[in-house]
Amino acid sequence: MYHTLLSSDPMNCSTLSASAIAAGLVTCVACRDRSIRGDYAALAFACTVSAMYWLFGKYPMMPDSGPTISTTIVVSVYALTTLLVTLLYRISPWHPLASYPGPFAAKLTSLWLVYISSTGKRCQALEELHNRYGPFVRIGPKHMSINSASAVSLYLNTEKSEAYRYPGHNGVVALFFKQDTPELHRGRKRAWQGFFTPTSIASLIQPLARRTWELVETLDRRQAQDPQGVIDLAEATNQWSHDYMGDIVFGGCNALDLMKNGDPHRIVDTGKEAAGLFDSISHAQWLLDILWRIPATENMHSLESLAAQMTRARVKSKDLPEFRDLTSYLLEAEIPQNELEADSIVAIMGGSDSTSAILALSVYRILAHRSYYDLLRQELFEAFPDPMAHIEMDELASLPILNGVINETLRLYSSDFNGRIVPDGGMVIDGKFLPRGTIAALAARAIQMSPEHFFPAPEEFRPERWSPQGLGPATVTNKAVLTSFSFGPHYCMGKALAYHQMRYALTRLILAFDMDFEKGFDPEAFNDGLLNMRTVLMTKKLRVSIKRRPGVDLEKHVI
Ligand code: HEM
Repeated sequence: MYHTLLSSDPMNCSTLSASAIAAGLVTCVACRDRSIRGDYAALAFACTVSAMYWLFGKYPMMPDSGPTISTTIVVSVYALTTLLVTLLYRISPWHPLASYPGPFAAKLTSLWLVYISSTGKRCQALEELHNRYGPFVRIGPKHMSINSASAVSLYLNTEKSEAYRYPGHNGVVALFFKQDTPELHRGRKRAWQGFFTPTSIASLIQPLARRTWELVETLDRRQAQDPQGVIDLAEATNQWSHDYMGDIVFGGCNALDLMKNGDPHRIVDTGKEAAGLFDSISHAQWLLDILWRIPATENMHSLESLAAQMTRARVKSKDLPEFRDLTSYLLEAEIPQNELEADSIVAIMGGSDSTSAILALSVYRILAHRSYYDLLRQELFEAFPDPMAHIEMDELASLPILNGVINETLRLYSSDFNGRIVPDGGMVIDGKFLPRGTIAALAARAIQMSPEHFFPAPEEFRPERWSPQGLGPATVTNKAVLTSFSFGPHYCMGKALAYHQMRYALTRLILAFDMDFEKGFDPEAFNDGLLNMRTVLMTKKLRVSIKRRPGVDLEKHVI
Protein backbone atom coordinates (compact mmCIF):
# COMPACT_ATOMS: atom_id res chain seq x y z
CA MET A 1 0.00 0.00 0.00
CA TYR A 2 2.88 2.28 0.92
CA HIS A 3 4.47 1.71 -2.53
CA THR A 4 1.20 2.23 -4.32
CA LEU A 5 0.59 5.48 -2.51
CA LEU A 6 3.96 6.93 -3.34
CA SER A 7 4.61 5.51 -6.76
CA SER A 8 5.49 8.65 -8.73
CA ASP A 9 8.93 10.23 -8.16
CA PRO A 10 7.93 13.91 -8.62
CA MET A 11 5.06 13.59 -6.23
CA ASN A 12 7.20 11.77 -3.70
CA CYS A 13 9.86 14.39 -4.09
CA SER A 14 7.32 17.07 -3.10
CA THR A 15 6.15 14.97 -0.17
CA LEU A 16 9.71 14.57 1.03
CA SER A 17 10.44 18.28 0.64
CA ALA A 18 7.26 19.31 2.44
CA SER A 19 8.08 16.96 5.33
CA ALA A 20 11.62 18.35 5.50
CA ILE A 21 10.32 21.95 5.53
CA ALA A 22 7.87 21.08 8.30
CA ALA A 23 10.64 19.41 10.31
CA GLY A 24 12.87 22.47 9.75
CA LEU A 25 10.17 24.83 11.02
CA VAL A 26 9.52 22.67 14.09
CA THR A 27 13.29 22.66 14.82
CA CYS A 28 13.45 26.46 14.56
CA VAL A 29 10.54 26.99 16.92
CA ALA A 30 11.75 24.37 19.40
CA CYS A 31 15.34 25.68 19.49
CA ARG A 32 14.63 29.42 19.37
CA ASP A 33 15.46 30.23 22.99
CA ARG A 34 17.63 27.26 23.85
CA SER A 35 21.34 26.81 23.80
CA ILE A 36 22.05 23.74 21.79
CA ARG A 37 24.98 21.43 22.50
CA GLY A 38 26.88 21.31 19.21
CA ASP A 39 28.37 17.84 19.71
CA TYR A 40 25.01 16.27 20.58
CA ALA A 41 23.29 18.10 17.71
CA ALA A 42 25.96 16.90 15.25
CA LEU A 43 25.64 13.34 16.55
CA ALA A 44 21.83 13.43 16.40
CA PHE A 45 22.01 14.80 12.87
CA ALA A 46 24.46 12.09 11.75
CA CYS A 47 22.31 9.35 13.33
CA THR A 48 19.12 10.70 11.74
CA VAL A 49 20.76 10.88 8.29
CA SER A 50 22.05 7.29 8.60
CA ALA A 51 18.66 6.03 9.78
CA MET A 52 16.95 7.86 6.94
CA TYR A 53 19.36 6.36 4.41
CA TRP A 54 18.67 2.89 5.77
CA LEU A 55 14.90 3.50 5.74
CA PHE A 56 14.88 4.83 2.17
CA GLY A 57 16.95 1.78 1.11
CA LYS A 58 14.38 -0.57 2.64
CA TYR A 59 11.24 1.38 1.70
CA PRO A 60 12.16 3.48 -1.37
CA MET A 61 10.24 6.73 -1.66
CA MET A 62 11.66 7.32 -5.13
CA PRO A 63 12.41 3.87 -6.54
CA ASP A 64 14.01 5.31 -9.70
CA SER A 65 16.61 7.30 -7.79
CA GLY A 66 17.72 5.22 -4.79
CA PRO A 67 18.23 6.13 -1.12
CA THR A 68 21.09 8.62 -1.70
CA ILE A 69 18.91 11.02 -3.68
CA SER A 70 15.99 10.78 -1.24
CA THR A 71 18.27 11.34 1.74
CA THR A 72 20.03 14.24 0.03
CA ILE A 73 16.72 15.94 -0.78
CA VAL A 74 15.45 15.66 2.78
CA VAL A 75 18.74 16.75 4.38
CA SER A 76 19.26 19.69 2.00
CA VAL A 77 15.71 21.00 2.27
CA TYR A 78 15.71 20.55 6.05
CA ALA A 79 19.10 22.32 6.44
CA LEU A 80 18.12 25.14 4.08
CA THR A 81 14.79 25.69 5.82
CA THR A 82 16.35 25.76 9.27
CA LEU A 83 19.13 28.08 8.15
CA LEU A 84 16.93 30.47 6.20
CA VAL A 85 14.21 30.74 8.84
CA THR A 86 16.80 31.30 11.59
CA LEU A 87 18.66 33.98 9.61
CA LEU A 88 15.48 35.74 8.50
CA TYR A 89 14.17 35.79 12.06
CA ARG A 90 17.43 37.27 13.36
CA ILE A 91 17.24 40.22 10.97
CA SER A 92 13.47 40.57 11.13
CA PRO A 93 11.64 43.37 12.98
CA TRP A 94 10.21 40.66 15.33
CA HIS A 95 13.59 39.86 16.84
CA PRO A 96 13.75 41.26 20.41
CA LEU A 97 17.00 43.12 19.61
CA ALA A 98 15.78 44.41 16.23
CA SER A 99 15.86 48.06 17.34
CA TYR A 100 19.58 48.04 18.14
CA PRO A 101 22.10 48.98 15.43
CA GLY A 102 25.10 46.86 14.54
CA PRO A 103 26.93 45.17 11.67
CA PHE A 104 24.59 43.13 9.44
CA ALA A 105 26.78 40.00 9.60
CA ALA A 106 26.83 40.16 13.42
CA LYS A 107 23.04 40.09 13.56
CA LEU A 108 23.00 36.98 11.37
CA THR A 109 25.47 34.78 13.22
CA SER A 110 27.65 34.56 16.33
CA LEU A 111 30.44 33.43 14.00
CA TRP A 112 31.00 37.15 13.33
CA LEU A 113 31.98 37.64 16.98
CA VAL A 114 34.08 34.46 16.87
CA TYR A 115 35.95 35.86 13.87
CA ILE A 116 36.45 39.34 15.36
CA SER A 117 37.65 37.76 18.61
CA SER A 118 40.07 35.47 16.79
CA THR A 119 41.86 38.49 15.29
CA GLY A 120 42.92 39.55 18.81
CA LYS A 121 41.64 43.06 18.06
CA ARG A 122 38.08 42.69 19.31
CA CYS A 123 38.36 45.56 21.78
CA GLN A 124 39.47 47.97 19.04
CA ALA A 125 36.76 46.69 16.67
CA LEU A 126 34.09 47.25 19.33
CA GLU A 127 35.45 50.71 20.08
CA GLU A 128 35.09 51.62 16.38
CA LEU A 129 31.55 50.23 16.29
CA HIS A 130 30.60 52.34 19.29
CA ASN A 131 32.03 55.43 17.58
CA ARG A 132 29.84 54.63 14.56
CA TYR A 133 26.60 53.37 16.15
CA GLY A 134 26.51 54.89 19.65
CA PRO A 135 26.51 53.38 23.15
CA PHE A 136 24.36 50.29 22.41
CA VAL A 137 25.59 48.02 19.61
CA ARG A 138 24.24 44.62 18.60
CA ILE A 139 27.28 42.43 17.97
CA GLY A 140 25.63 39.03 17.64
CA PRO A 141 22.22 37.41 17.26
CA LYS A 142 21.78 37.75 21.05
CA HIS A 143 24.87 39.81 21.92
CA MET A 144 25.06 43.46 22.94
CA SER A 145 28.07 45.64 23.66
CA ILE A 146 27.37 48.65 25.88
CA ASN A 147 29.55 51.73 26.18
CA SER A 148 28.09 53.39 29.25
CA ALA A 149 29.16 53.60 32.89
CA SER A 150 25.61 52.52 33.83
CA ALA A 151 26.36 49.11 32.32
CA VAL A 152 28.52 48.35 35.38
CA SER A 153 25.15 47.52 37.01
CA LEU A 154 24.91 44.62 34.57
CA TYR A 155 27.64 42.87 36.54
CA LEU A 156 26.13 43.27 39.97
CA ASN A 157 23.28 40.74 39.80
CA THR A 158 23.68 38.72 36.63
CA GLU A 159 25.21 35.38 35.76
CA LYS A 160 27.84 34.53 33.18
CA SER A 161 26.81 33.66 29.65
CA GLU A 162 27.06 30.19 28.08
CA ALA A 163 30.43 31.23 26.66
CA TYR A 164 31.85 30.45 30.12
CA ARG A 165 30.81 26.79 30.13
CA TYR A 166 33.66 24.43 31.00
CA PRO A 167 34.60 22.90 27.63
CA GLY A 168 33.38 19.34 27.24
CA HIS A 169 30.32 19.76 29.53
CA ASN A 170 31.71 17.20 31.98
CA GLY A 171 29.62 18.54 34.85
CA VAL A 172 32.69 19.82 36.67
CA VAL A 173 32.16 22.70 39.07
CA ALA A 174 35.11 25.06 38.87
CA LEU A 175 35.48 28.70 39.72
CA PHE A 176 35.41 31.14 36.79
CA PHE A 177 33.36 28.77 34.61
CA LYS A 178 29.57 28.99 34.31
CA GLN A 179 27.64 26.82 36.76
CA ASP A 180 24.11 25.50 36.45
CA THR A 181 23.00 27.53 39.47
CA PRO A 182 24.40 30.66 41.19
CA GLU A 183 24.56 28.63 44.45
CA LEU A 184 27.17 26.31 42.96
CA HIS A 185 29.32 29.33 42.10
CA ARG A 186 28.81 30.92 45.52
CA GLY A 187 29.72 27.66 47.26
CA ARG A 188 32.93 27.31 45.30
CA LYS A 189 33.84 30.96 45.83
CA ARG A 190 33.42 30.37 49.60
CA ALA A 191 35.86 27.46 49.41
CA TRP A 192 38.49 29.77 47.84
CA GLN A 193 37.75 32.75 50.08
CA GLY A 194 40.07 31.78 52.95
CA PHE A 195 43.04 31.81 50.58
CA PHE A 196 42.50 35.50 49.82
CA THR A 197 42.03 36.85 53.36
CA PRO A 198 44.60 39.52 54.37
CA THR A 199 46.26 37.01 56.77
CA SER A 200 46.59 34.38 54.08
CA ILE A 201 47.87 36.89 51.52
CA ALA A 202 50.46 38.10 54.05
CA SER A 203 51.75 34.52 54.28
CA LEU A 204 52.13 34.41 50.48
CA ILE A 205 54.51 37.38 50.39
CA GLN A 206 57.60 35.41 51.40
CA PRO A 207 57.23 32.90 48.54
CA LEU A 208 56.60 35.89 46.27
CA ALA A 209 59.83 37.56 47.38
CA ARG A 210 61.73 34.28 46.89
CA ARG A 211 60.44 33.78 43.34
CA THR A 212 61.01 37.44 42.46
CA TRP A 213 64.65 37.27 43.54
CA GLU A 214 64.87 34.19 41.33
CA LEU A 215 63.46 36.30 38.49
CA VAL A 216 66.20 38.88 39.04
CA GLU A 217 68.86 36.13 39.08
CA THR A 218 67.37 34.50 35.99
CA LEU A 219 67.43 37.77 34.05
CA ASP A 220 70.99 38.44 35.21
CA ARG A 221 72.07 34.98 34.06
CA ARG A 222 70.30 35.20 30.70
CA GLN A 223 71.71 38.68 30.13
CA ALA A 224 75.24 37.35 30.76
CA GLN A 225 74.65 34.49 28.32
CA ASP A 226 73.42 36.73 25.51
CA PRO A 227 76.14 38.29 23.33
CA GLN A 228 74.26 41.63 23.29
CA GLY A 229 73.18 41.45 26.95
CA VAL A 230 69.55 41.35 25.85
CA ILE A 231 66.72 39.32 27.44
CA ASP A 232 63.13 38.47 26.47
CA LEU A 233 61.38 40.16 29.38
CA ALA A 234 57.87 38.83 28.77
CA GLU A 235 59.13 35.25 28.53
CA ALA A 236 60.79 35.63 31.94
CA THR A 237 57.83 37.34 33.65
CA ASN A 238 55.52 34.59 32.36
CA GLN A 239 57.79 31.93 33.81
CA TRP A 240 58.04 33.86 37.09
CA SER A 241 54.26 34.13 37.52
CA HIS A 242 53.66 30.46 36.62
CA ASP A 243 56.35 29.32 39.08
CA TYR A 244 54.89 31.48 41.83
CA MET A 245 51.31 30.37 41.19
CA GLY A 246 52.53 26.74 41.13
CA ASP A 247 54.08 27.32 44.58
CA ILE A 248 51.00 28.82 46.15
CA VAL A 249 48.51 26.44 44.53
CA PHE A 250 50.40 23.13 44.93
CA GLY A 251 52.73 23.95 47.81
CA GLY A 252 55.84 21.73 47.73
CA CYS A 253 54.49 19.73 44.76
CA ASN A 254 54.96 22.43 42.17
CA ALA A 255 56.68 20.73 39.26
CA LEU A 256 56.86 23.84 37.08
CA ASP A 257 60.21 25.57 37.88
CA LEU A 258 60.17 27.26 34.47
CA MET A 259 62.71 29.97 35.31
CA LYS A 260 65.25 27.26 36.14
CA ASN A 261 64.44 24.67 33.49
CA GLY A 262 62.93 26.77 30.74
CA ASP A 263 59.64 25.66 29.25
CA PRO A 264 60.41 22.64 27.02
CA HIS A 265 56.77 21.45 27.12
CA ARG A 266 55.46 24.89 26.13
CA ILE A 267 53.30 25.15 29.23
CA VAL A 268 53.02 28.94 29.05
CA ASP A 269 52.32 29.07 25.31
CA THR A 270 49.93 26.14 25.50
CA GLY A 271 47.96 27.88 28.23
CA LYS A 272 47.83 31.10 26.26
CA GLU A 273 46.77 29.33 23.06
CA ALA A 274 44.05 27.52 25.00
CA ALA A 275 42.85 30.78 26.55
CA GLY A 276 42.87 32.47 23.14
CA LEU A 277 40.93 29.62 21.51
CA PHE A 278 38.43 29.58 24.36
CA ASP A 279 38.04 33.35 24.24
CA SER A 280 37.10 33.37 20.58
CA ILE A 281 35.31 30.09 19.86
CA SER A 282 33.24 30.12 23.04
CA HIS A 283 31.01 32.88 21.60
CA ALA A 284 29.61 30.10 19.43
CA GLN A 285 29.40 27.53 22.22
CA TRP A 286 27.93 24.91 19.84
CA LEU A 287 31.10 25.14 17.73
CA LEU A 288 33.37 24.75 20.77
CA ASP A 289 31.34 21.64 21.74
CA ILE A 290 32.18 20.10 18.38
CA LEU A 291 35.82 21.24 18.19
CA TRP A 292 36.46 20.03 21.74
CA ARG A 293 35.99 16.47 20.42
CA ILE A 294 38.58 16.75 17.68
CA PRO A 295 42.42 16.86 17.84
CA ALA A 296 42.59 20.58 16.89
CA THR A 297 41.97 21.44 20.56
CA GLU A 298 44.56 19.01 21.96
CA ASN A 299 46.44 21.96 23.50
CA MET A 300 43.53 22.64 25.80
CA HIS A 301 43.52 19.03 26.99
CA SER A 302 47.29 18.87 27.61
CA LEU A 303 47.08 21.65 30.21
CA GLU A 304 44.40 19.62 31.96
CA SER A 305 46.66 16.58 32.28
CA LEU A 306 49.55 18.60 33.71
CA ALA A 307 47.31 20.16 36.35
CA ALA A 308 45.90 16.71 37.13
CA GLN A 309 49.40 15.29 37.73
CA MET A 310 50.38 18.08 40.12
CA THR A 311 47.06 17.95 41.98
CA ARG A 312 47.39 14.18 42.51
CA ALA A 313 50.96 14.61 43.77
CA ARG A 314 49.86 17.40 46.10
CA VAL A 315 46.92 15.43 47.53
CA LYS A 316 49.24 12.49 48.40
CA SER A 317 52.06 14.67 49.69
CA LYS A 318 52.96 14.89 53.37
CA ASP A 319 55.71 17.44 52.75
CA LEU A 320 53.74 20.69 53.08
CA PRO A 321 55.14 24.21 52.81
CA GLU A 322 55.34 26.78 55.63
CA PHE A 323 52.30 28.64 54.24
CA ARG A 324 48.82 27.27 53.48
CA ASP A 325 48.50 26.67 49.75
CA LEU A 326 45.24 26.93 47.80
CA THR A 327 44.88 23.14 47.62
CA SER A 328 44.71 22.91 51.41
CA TYR A 329 41.67 25.24 51.44
CA LEU A 330 40.00 23.26 48.67
CA LEU A 331 40.70 19.92 50.38
CA GLU A 332 39.23 21.30 53.59
CA ALA A 333 36.04 22.12 51.64
CA GLU A 334 36.01 18.45 50.49
CA ILE A 335 36.09 19.28 46.82
CA PRO A 336 36.31 16.13 44.66
CA GLN A 337 39.52 15.29 42.82
CA ASN A 338 38.32 16.17 39.30
CA GLU A 339 37.12 19.58 40.52
CA LEU A 340 40.38 20.18 42.39
CA GLU A 341 42.15 19.67 39.06
CA ALA A 342 39.84 22.07 37.26
CA ASP A 343 40.17 24.70 40.00
CA SER A 344 43.93 24.44 39.90
CA ILE A 345 43.89 25.21 36.15
CA VAL A 346 41.77 28.27 36.92
CA ALA A 347 44.26 29.37 39.57
CA ILE A 348 47.38 28.80 37.46
CA MET A 349 45.95 30.45 34.34
CA GLY A 350 43.96 33.21 36.05
CA GLY A 351 46.74 34.00 38.47
CA SER A 352 49.69 33.92 36.09
CA ASP A 353 48.58 35.31 32.83
CA SER A 354 47.35 38.83 33.39
CA THR A 355 49.77 39.55 36.22
CA SER A 356 52.84 38.73 34.14
CA ALA A 357 51.46 40.49 31.07
CA ILE A 358 50.71 43.71 32.98
CA LEU A 359 54.15 43.56 34.62
CA ALA A 360 55.93 43.16 31.27
CA LEU A 361 53.73 45.79 29.62
CA SER A 362 54.40 48.26 32.46
CA VAL A 363 58.12 47.97 31.69
CA TYR A 364 57.38 48.29 27.97
CA ARG A 365 55.33 51.44 28.55
CA ILE A 366 57.89 53.22 30.76
CA LEU A 367 60.70 52.38 28.36
CA ALA A 368 58.60 53.71 25.49
CA HIS A 369 57.97 56.92 27.50
CA ARG A 370 61.35 57.32 29.16
CA SER A 371 60.37 60.31 31.26
CA TYR A 372 58.19 57.92 33.29
CA TYR A 373 61.05 55.45 33.56
CA ASP A 374 63.15 58.24 35.06
CA LEU A 375 60.34 59.35 37.38
CA LEU A 376 59.73 55.82 38.61
CA ARG A 377 63.45 55.25 39.22
CA GLN A 378 63.62 58.49 41.17
CA GLU A 379 60.65 57.50 43.32
CA LEU A 380 61.98 54.00 44.02
CA PHE A 381 65.61 55.04 44.57
CA GLU A 382 64.44 57.58 47.17
CA ALA A 383 62.17 55.05 48.89
CA PHE A 384 64.75 52.23 48.81
CA PRO A 385 68.30 53.65 48.69
CA ASP A 386 69.68 50.15 49.30
CA PRO A 387 68.55 47.99 46.33
CA MET A 388 69.03 44.83 48.38
CA ALA A 389 66.90 45.94 51.33
CA HIS A 390 63.72 44.25 52.53
CA ILE A 391 60.60 45.83 51.01
CA GLU A 392 57.32 46.31 52.87
CA MET A 393 54.16 45.91 50.78
CA ASP A 394 52.42 48.79 52.58
CA GLU A 395 55.15 51.15 51.47
CA LEU A 396 54.75 50.04 47.84
CA ALA A 397 51.00 50.66 48.02
CA SER A 398 51.67 54.32 48.89
CA LEU A 399 54.01 55.16 45.99
CA PRO A 400 52.12 57.30 43.43
CA ILE A 401 54.23 56.75 40.31
CA LEU A 402 54.59 53.00 40.85
CA ASN A 403 50.83 52.60 41.30
CA GLY A 404 50.08 55.07 38.52
CA VAL A 405 52.23 53.04 36.08
CA ILE A 406 50.44 49.80 36.99
CA ASN A 407 46.92 51.29 36.89
CA GLU A 408 47.59 53.05 33.62
CA THR A 409 48.89 49.81 32.07
CA LEU A 410 45.78 48.01 33.33
CA ARG A 411 43.60 50.73 31.82
CA LEU A 412 45.26 50.52 28.42
CA TYR A 413 45.53 46.75 28.15
CA SER A 414 42.82 44.94 30.09
CA SER A 415 39.83 44.88 27.84
CA ASP A 416 38.05 41.56 28.01
CA PHE A 417 34.58 40.87 26.72
CA ASN A 418 32.95 39.60 29.92
CA GLY A 419 29.48 38.62 28.74
CA ARG A 420 26.61 38.39 31.23
CA ILE A 421 23.16 36.99 30.60
CA VAL A 422 20.13 39.21 31.13
CA PRO A 423 17.79 37.48 33.63
CA ASP A 424 14.03 36.85 33.45
CA GLY A 425 12.10 40.10 33.17
CA GLY A 426 14.88 41.81 31.23
CA MET A 427 16.91 44.85 32.30
CA VAL A 428 16.82 48.55 31.64
CA ILE A 429 20.12 50.39 31.19
CA ASP A 430 20.09 54.10 30.39
CA GLY A 431 16.41 53.80 29.50
CA LYS A 432 17.04 50.99 26.98
CA PHE A 433 15.35 47.64 27.49
CA LEU A 434 17.41 44.47 27.14
CA PRO A 435 15.18 41.39 26.88
CA ARG A 436 15.73 38.20 28.88
CA GLY A 437 18.47 35.98 27.44
CA THR A 438 20.47 38.82 25.88
CA ILE A 439 24.21 38.39 26.31
CA ALA A 440 25.53 41.82 27.23
CA ALA A 441 28.96 43.15 28.11
CA LEU A 442 30.56 46.44 28.99
CA ALA A 443 32.70 47.72 26.11
CA ALA A 444 35.84 47.78 28.23
CA ARG A 445 38.25 49.53 25.89
CA ALA A 446 35.74 52.08 24.60
CA ILE A 447 34.85 53.05 28.15
CA GLN A 448 38.46 53.11 29.36
CA MET A 449 39.48 55.32 26.44
CA SER A 450 36.58 57.70 26.74
CA PRO A 451 37.33 61.38 27.61
CA GLU A 452 34.15 61.26 29.68
CA HIS A 453 35.90 58.94 32.15
CA PHE A 454 39.62 59.60 31.63
CA PHE A 455 40.64 63.14 30.77
CA PRO A 456 42.84 64.67 29.39
CA ALA A 457 44.60 62.54 26.76
CA PRO A 458 42.62 59.31 27.33
CA GLU A 459 44.54 57.49 24.57
CA GLU A 460 47.91 58.27 26.13
CA PHE A 461 49.95 56.61 28.86
CA ARG A 462 49.87 59.20 31.66
CA PRO A 463 50.42 57.54 35.07
CA GLU A 464 50.00 60.86 36.98
CA ARG A 465 46.26 60.79 36.24
CA TRP A 466 45.97 58.24 39.09
CA SER A 467 47.68 60.44 41.70
CA PRO A 468 45.69 62.89 43.90
CA GLN A 469 46.75 66.00 41.91
CA GLY A 470 46.16 64.17 38.60
CA LEU A 471 46.96 65.94 35.33
CA GLY A 472 45.72 69.32 36.52
CA PRO A 473 42.42 70.75 37.74
CA ALA A 474 40.36 69.43 34.79
CA THR A 475 41.48 65.83 35.36
CA VAL A 476 38.83 63.12 35.26
CA THR A 477 39.87 59.65 36.49
CA ASN A 478 36.76 57.55 36.94
CA LYS A 479 38.17 54.59 38.86
CA ALA A 480 34.70 53.05 39.13
CA VAL A 481 34.65 52.13 35.43
CA LEU A 482 38.05 50.43 35.29
CA THR A 483 36.89 46.98 34.24
CA SER A 484 40.23 45.19 34.72
CA PHE A 485 39.11 43.04 37.66
CA SER A 486 35.39 42.99 36.80
CA PHE A 487 32.58 43.68 39.28
CA GLY A 488 29.88 41.92 41.30
CA PRO A 489 29.69 38.25 42.23
CA HIS A 490 32.24 37.21 39.60
CA TYR A 491 34.87 39.87 40.41
CA CYS A 492 38.52 38.81 40.43
CA MET A 493 39.37 37.19 43.77
CA GLY A 494 43.10 37.65 43.20
CA LYS A 495 43.04 41.44 42.81
CA ALA A 496 44.87 42.27 46.08
CA LEU A 497 47.44 39.53 45.50
CA ALA A 498 47.93 40.63 41.88
CA TYR A 499 48.71 44.20 42.99
CA HIS A 500 51.29 42.89 45.49
CA GLN A 501 52.88 40.76 42.77
CA MET A 502 53.02 43.56 40.21
CA ARG A 503 54.24 46.25 42.61
CA TYR A 504 56.86 44.04 44.19
CA ALA A 505 58.28 42.60 40.97
CA LEU A 506 58.31 45.95 39.14
CA THR A 507 60.14 47.52 42.09
CA ARG A 508 62.73 44.74 42.25
CA LEU A 509 63.37 44.95 38.50
CA ILE A 510 63.83 48.72 38.57
CA LEU A 511 66.10 48.57 41.64
CA ALA A 512 68.18 45.73 40.20
CA PHE A 513 68.74 46.79 36.57
CA ASP A 514 69.31 49.68 34.21
CA MET A 515 67.04 48.93 31.27
CA ASP A 516 66.49 49.98 27.69
CA PHE A 517 64.96 48.45 24.58
CA GLU A 518 67.28 46.35 22.43
CA LYS A 519 68.90 48.44 19.70
CA GLY A 520 66.55 48.61 16.73
CA PHE A 521 63.49 47.58 18.79
CA ASP A 522 60.34 49.12 17.30
CA PRO A 523 57.96 50.00 20.18
CA GLU A 524 55.03 50.73 17.87
CA ALA A 525 55.36 47.46 15.98
CA PHE A 526 55.50 45.66 19.34
CA ASN A 527 52.31 47.38 20.47
CA ASP A 528 50.56 46.64 17.17
CA GLY A 529 51.50 42.98 17.58
CA LEU A 530 49.65 42.62 20.89
CA LEU A 531 46.54 40.46 20.66
CA ASN A 532 43.95 40.72 23.40
CA MET A 533 42.17 37.39 23.77
CA ARG A 534 41.43 37.33 27.50
CA THR A 535 45.13 36.74 27.75
CA VAL A 536 47.52 39.18 26.03
CA LEU A 537 49.37 37.38 23.25
CA MET A 538 52.61 39.07 22.22
CA THR A 539 53.40 38.28 18.61
CA LYS A 540 56.74 40.14 18.92
CA LYS A 541 59.32 39.55 21.64
CA LEU A 542 59.86 42.18 24.32
CA ARG A 543 63.65 42.38 23.89
CA VAL A 544 65.19 44.48 26.63
CA SER A 545 68.84 45.26 27.22
CA ILE A 546 69.61 45.13 30.96
CA LYS A 547 72.64 45.84 33.13
CA ARG A 548 72.91 45.08 36.84
CA ARG A 549 73.01 48.28 38.91
CA PRO A 550 75.84 49.10 41.33
CA GLY A 551 75.19 47.74 44.82
CA VAL A 552 73.11 44.78 43.58
CA ASP A 553 74.82 41.69 44.97
CA LEU A 554 72.68 38.67 44.20
CA GLU A 555 74.52 36.54 46.78
CA LYS A 556 73.18 38.76 49.55
CA HIS A 557 69.51 39.22 48.89
CA VAL A 558 67.09 39.51 51.83
CA ILE A 559 63.60 37.98 51.69
C1 HEM B 1 46.59 41.80 36.74
C2 HEM B 1 46.16 40.66 37.16
C3 HEM B 1 44.74 40.15 37.05
C4 HEM B 1 43.70 40.62 36.28
C5 HEM B 1 43.69 41.81 35.33
C6 HEM B 1 42.56 39.76 36.54
C7 HEM B 1 41.30 39.92 35.97
C8 HEM B 1 40.20 39.12 36.23
C9 HEM B 1 38.90 39.33 35.67
C10 HEM B 1 38.52 40.45 34.70
C11 HEM B 1 38.09 38.36 36.16
C12 HEM B 1 36.62 38.17 35.83
C13 HEM B 1 36.52 37.47 34.52
C14 HEM B 1 35.14 37.44 33.97
O1 HEM B 1 34.19 37.81 34.60
O2 HEM B 1 35.04 37.03 32.83
C15 HEM B 1 38.89 37.54 37.02
C16 HEM B 1 38.41 36.44 37.69
C17 HEM B 1 39.18 35.69 38.53
N1 HEM B 1 40.50 35.91 38.88
FE1 HEM B 1 41.68 37.40 38.24
N2 HEM B 1 42.93 38.79 37.43
C18 HEM B 1 44.25 39.00 37.77
C19 HEM B 1 45.00 38.25 38.66
C20 HEM B 1 44.53 37.20 39.38
C21 HEM B 1 45.29 36.47 40.36
C22 HEM B 1 46.73 36.74 40.78
C23 HEM B 1 44.49 35.49 40.83
C24 HEM B 1 44.90 34.49 41.87
C25 HEM B 1 44.71 33.24 41.81
C26 HEM B 1 43.20 35.61 40.16
C27 HEM B 1 42.11 34.79 40.36
C28 HEM B 1 40.88 34.94 39.77
C29 HEM B 1 39.77 34.05 39.99
C30 HEM B 1 39.76 32.84 40.91
C31 HEM B 1 38.70 34.51 39.22
C32 HEM B 1 37.31 33.90 39.08
C33 HEM B 1 36.36 34.49 40.08
C34 HEM B 1 34.96 33.94 39.93
O3 HEM B 1 34.66 33.22 39.01
O4 HEM B 1 34.13 34.26 40.79
N3 HEM B 1 43.27 36.67 39.29
N4 HEM B 1 40.18 38.04 37.06
